Amino acid sequence: SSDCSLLPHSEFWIRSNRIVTPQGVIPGAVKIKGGRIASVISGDRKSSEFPRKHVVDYGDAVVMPGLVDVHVHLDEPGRTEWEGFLSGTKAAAAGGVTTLIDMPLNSYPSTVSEETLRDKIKAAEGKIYVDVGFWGGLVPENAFNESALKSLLSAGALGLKSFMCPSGINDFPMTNSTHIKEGLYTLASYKRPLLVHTELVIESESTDEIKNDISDVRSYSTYLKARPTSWEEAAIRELQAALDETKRGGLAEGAHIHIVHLSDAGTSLNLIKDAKSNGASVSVETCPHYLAFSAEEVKDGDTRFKCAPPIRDEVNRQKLWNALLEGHIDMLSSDHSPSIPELKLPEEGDFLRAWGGISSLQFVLPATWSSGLKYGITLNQLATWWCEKPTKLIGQQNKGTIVSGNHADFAVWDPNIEFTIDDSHVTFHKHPNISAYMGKRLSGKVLATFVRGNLVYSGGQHSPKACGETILAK
Ligand SMILES: NC(=O)N[C@H]1NC(=O)NC1=O
Ligand SMILES: [Zn+2]
Ligand SMILES: [Zn+2]
Repeated sequence: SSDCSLLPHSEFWIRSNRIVTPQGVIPGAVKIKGGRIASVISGDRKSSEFPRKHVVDYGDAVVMPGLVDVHVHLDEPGRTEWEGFLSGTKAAAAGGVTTLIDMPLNSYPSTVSEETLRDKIKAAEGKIYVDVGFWGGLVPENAFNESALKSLLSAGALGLKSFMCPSGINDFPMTNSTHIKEGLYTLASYKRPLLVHTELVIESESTDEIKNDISDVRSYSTYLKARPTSWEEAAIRELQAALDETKRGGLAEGAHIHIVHLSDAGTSLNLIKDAKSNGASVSVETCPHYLAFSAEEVKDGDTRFKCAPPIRDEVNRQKLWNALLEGHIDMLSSDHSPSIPELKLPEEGDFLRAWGGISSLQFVLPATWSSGLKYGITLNQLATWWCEKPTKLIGQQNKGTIVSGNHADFAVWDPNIEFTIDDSHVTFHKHPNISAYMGKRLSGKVLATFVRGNLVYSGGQHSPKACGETILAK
């Protein structure tokens, strides 16, 4: 329906001097027909060479593949006061994100069965401005129930996600390595990934110390001590062992592990590098908040910055950037993990008890760009981390690059426009005041977003109707 788009045409051209294609950034035009890219032509053509009413000329603005965010908590059904499909996908569209994959936890119920996946799909109906896929959950309750896992995957879950530490949500319990091995066997036969939150709780002197001394709960260094890098390290070692064991049995050929939100650029990263160079099927993401912020800048009591694993020191932040630039970290994701403001305990500022999670969905493109400028990142690198690699992870063929035949999903943005995220900034996700990005000055403004040829966002407005589609694995 025409209400799906702010443009009246279904066949038209987009022109720009900076189109990000796999062959590089080119001046040219993209022809869109029936929601797909019909052709990409390079060359410095003027708008006047096209029938005027059918060309949208973005001049020097960047036309990039729409971002594919593989790690988002939209919290619907069950916790729409935290976020929800409507506000969450409006924010995604306003941020140039054209595809997002919803996590199985923080909604109620969690997505851990065929039935709960169907609830999700139903809840999303008519409320999504961008395309939305779903990860299922691997939890102790379903890990040994092969037929339950199979029906969850057959119903379209793109893969499974599990936690090696408490998730913060009681109805999404953690898995041990036996559960993980069981999950890997089933996933391997579907050729779908297991996503893992890699922190393993190690009771140590420092945790005892913190338990005995809770006077300093407002200090960020207390939180850092409570969740040391050794937790990430231990989890990755255990995961590696589980993967090796399934491989030895020959039962999980084709199993793939994706490590979510790596924060430690030290030993944990080295373990991943080693595993990769030994041929393990492993990928890893980090998030803009680990690249944009460092522990040193977190003020006492400012729990907006609390997330797990924690944002670590400035040296670590720079090492994460290097790992990304060198290709050791494969991709980026938001880990948009909102809550109601009260759970952030803004009055107490208690880092140990506050909700762990950072809201960022609308800001990931400018956040990555602004922070990456000092490292000389290119538009093609952005497209690799935010579009191409995530599309591979979710097993989709028709997204992630500006190539004929693919979905016409684009983020149109101006890298030079600066803005401050403050009360006057229009933020579409709920509770923007608890985002760590509040007050931050960023460059890179999203001007327009297309999803399958529909102009779903332009200049602050959304299309009248929410016409995003659900993405189900086949
Ligand atoms: N439950 C949940 O969303 N937890 C997320 N929040 C966070 O900061 N890290 C997570 O894994
Ligand atoms: Zn996590
Ligand atoms: Zn998460």
